[in-house]
Amino acid sequence: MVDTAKVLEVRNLQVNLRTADGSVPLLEPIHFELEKGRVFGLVGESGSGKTVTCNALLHMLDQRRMEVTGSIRLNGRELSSLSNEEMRRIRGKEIGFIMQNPMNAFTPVFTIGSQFIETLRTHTQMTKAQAKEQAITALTEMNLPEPAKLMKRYPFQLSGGMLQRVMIAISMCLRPAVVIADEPTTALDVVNQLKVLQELDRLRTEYGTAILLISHDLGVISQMADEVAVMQKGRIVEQAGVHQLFDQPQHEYTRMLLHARPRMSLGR
Ligand SMILES: Nc1ncnc2c1ncn2[C@@H]1O[C@H](COP(=O)(O)OP(=O)(O)OP(=O)(O)O)[C@@H](O)[C@H]1O
Repeated sequence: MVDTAKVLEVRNLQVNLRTADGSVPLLEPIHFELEKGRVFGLVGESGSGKTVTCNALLHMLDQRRMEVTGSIRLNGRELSSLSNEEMRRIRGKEIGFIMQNPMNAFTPVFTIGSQFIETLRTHTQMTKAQAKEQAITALTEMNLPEPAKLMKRYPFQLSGGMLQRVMIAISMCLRPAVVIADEPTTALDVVNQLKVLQELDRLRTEYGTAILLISHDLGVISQMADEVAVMQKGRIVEQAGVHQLFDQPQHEYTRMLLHARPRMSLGR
């Protein structure tokens, strides 16, 4: 049976952009919860605030330009007041992430292998040899060809989709309580989309990871998510269990999104 403990509780999360003419709201106060072993889907048109939400949760917004307020509790621990250094220890190990622009998550001047091994060693007691072995195993599981060679490559030598799969492989090794996946399949072909979704599902079922899944693909959301929130202009306009949301959408914007979905996407 799934333990439905709350892993991440987000309350009144709000983001304002500071401009010369004053403050512009990018995210109105939003609230949601992630539960152990469950997938929470976030949908909405481009520019609705999904990526800003992820980056606010991860403390990855530019603090000089963005003001973030509200409460983010990870297993009961308040994250919003943590220093950047403290958050660095939490990112990766306790909250894994797969970015929409994965190039930003890697340092360009170090190889994939050295960054993978360094990440594992920062968060665990592994020796270098153990970390290398784990990294190669995880890359193999992610369907990445010639993992040993891939470890010697630099981020710019990999496609966005490959880098996303490297990020999932890191999460497979560190088994964080929460994984934030921002459009994890957008850059992938159909075969690798399926592989990535299967691996995310494995994180959830095998390790009880709670997943925040952002996708514009309602087929992916309907297959993966337990609960779904619909965002429009920086607000959550509707939130419901996946079946209810797809079968009985309440908000006009949700109905419009469902109506607009391409017939080719995986239907329910
Ligand atoms: N660094 C930034 N500086 C200024 N405005 C920003 C910045 N990042 C995002 N925004 C603005 O915040 C709003 C929400 O953007 P966000 O990237 O979160 O949308 P999204 O829902 O993730 O869209 P997409 O599906 O295209 O990624 C947009 O109006 C965007 O222009």
